[in-house]
Order: sequence, then structure tokens, then C-alpha cells
Amino acid sequence: MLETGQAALFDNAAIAFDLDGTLVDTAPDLVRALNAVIVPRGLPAVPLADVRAMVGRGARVLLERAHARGGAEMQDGDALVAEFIEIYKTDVAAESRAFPGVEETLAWLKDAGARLSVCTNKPSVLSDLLIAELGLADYFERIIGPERTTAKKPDAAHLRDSLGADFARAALIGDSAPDVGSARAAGLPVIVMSYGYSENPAGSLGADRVLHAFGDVPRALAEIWQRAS
Ligand SMILES: O=C(O)COP(=O)(O)O
Ligand SMILES: [Mg+2]
Repeated sequence: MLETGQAALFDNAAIAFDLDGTLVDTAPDLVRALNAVIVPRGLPAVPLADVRAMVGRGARVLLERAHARGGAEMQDGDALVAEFIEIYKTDVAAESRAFPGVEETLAWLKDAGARLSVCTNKPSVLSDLLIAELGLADYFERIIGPERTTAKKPDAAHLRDSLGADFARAALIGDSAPDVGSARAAGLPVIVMSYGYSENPAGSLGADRVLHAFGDVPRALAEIWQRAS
């Protein structure tokens, strides 16, 4: 997978991963739960293709965007977020799956000595459940949702809290502007997955690298870290 010597770069490296659109294709279950909340309130259902540009800044912003799309202003946001979480929670991994290459690559990174974490704006109750149901929990030292940090992505604090301390080198793998923002604010490298969920094209976000396949993450990280040293 890598050139001689590159594997050693992963020993005691801290790597944080975004969840929705980076590790897991959650759009089908997200859109089902979203529509179950908004359609009874007279808003138009959001099609699967559209939800991908609406995810990335948490459950409240997703609901706000669905309202804006229907020409309405969101009222009683707290209740809607709570209802969305309740509905989504009941079948969080009905259709959601890890993207191709995710499991093999996480296993390789962990074997190489990297310390892996999840840095997500998805509410913690949902991210914990999703990761457990997909059998991915053992790969991660910690899962940091928005309630487990002082300020969520794009703030640097979210990424720092995810990475932990005393690492040799670090990076974030994500899919959208909040990911690039938090990495830049923390002064750390960031890779964006082109297949993910983003309002703007992956190539316009200002990441160090844009990748189309998760299996390419180790080689790209090695190149980024080598260049920086
Ligand atoms: O649920 C969201 O809006 C975002 O989740 P993510 O940070 O894992 O992409
Ligand atoms: Mg994402």
C-alpha cells in the first residue's frame, strides 16, 4: 500500500474522521427521518439527492435548511430537533453503510499504530449508536459529537478534543467546509473525500488533498506528512 518507511509515519499519529459522508453513507436514513418530521408539517419532502448538500452542520441546521427549501421559517426548533433524533434513533442504520474501503483502511491504520477518533457534528446519541450498529466502535479511541466539545466544527476545539494529546502527527479526514475550517483553525492537515456531503464542490474547499476512494487515505497522509517534515 505504501512505500518503504512510510508505514512508520502512522505510529502514534492521531487521525480524526468526520462521520456523515466520510465514513458512512447515512443519507438514506437521514432523509427518511427528516421527511418524517417535516412532511406532516406541510413542508415538501427532501429528495435523497438534495440532502447531501444539506448535511454537515448538525441536526438543527439540517431542519432549518429543509424549512428554507420549502419557503418556511422554522418554529420551535428544540422540539423539532428532539423529534428528529427520536425518529432517526429507532432505525439509524437501516440503510446506512460504511463507504467502500473504510473498514479495511481503519484496520490498517490502527495496526500501523495510529490513534483514531471520530469528530462529528452529528448529535452524539446518534453517532454512538450508528457506529456501534455498524460494528466500527472498536476502531476509535473516542467519538466526539457536538455536545462533547466546547465549540463544534468549524471550531478548532472540536478537532483538538477529538485528537487527544501527545501524538506525533495529526490530520482530519472529512467531506465539507466545517471540516476544512476546523483543521485550518487548528493548523492541521485535512483531506476531503469527493463522494461526501457538501454544499460546495470538494475541490473548492481548500483541503490539502481531495480523494475519491477511502483506501487512498494512508498514501495521501504519508505524502502530506513527509512534505511537512
Ligand atoms: O450530521 C451532520 O450534520 C454532520 O455530521 P458530520 O460532521 O459527521 O458530517
Ligand atoms: Mg460530513
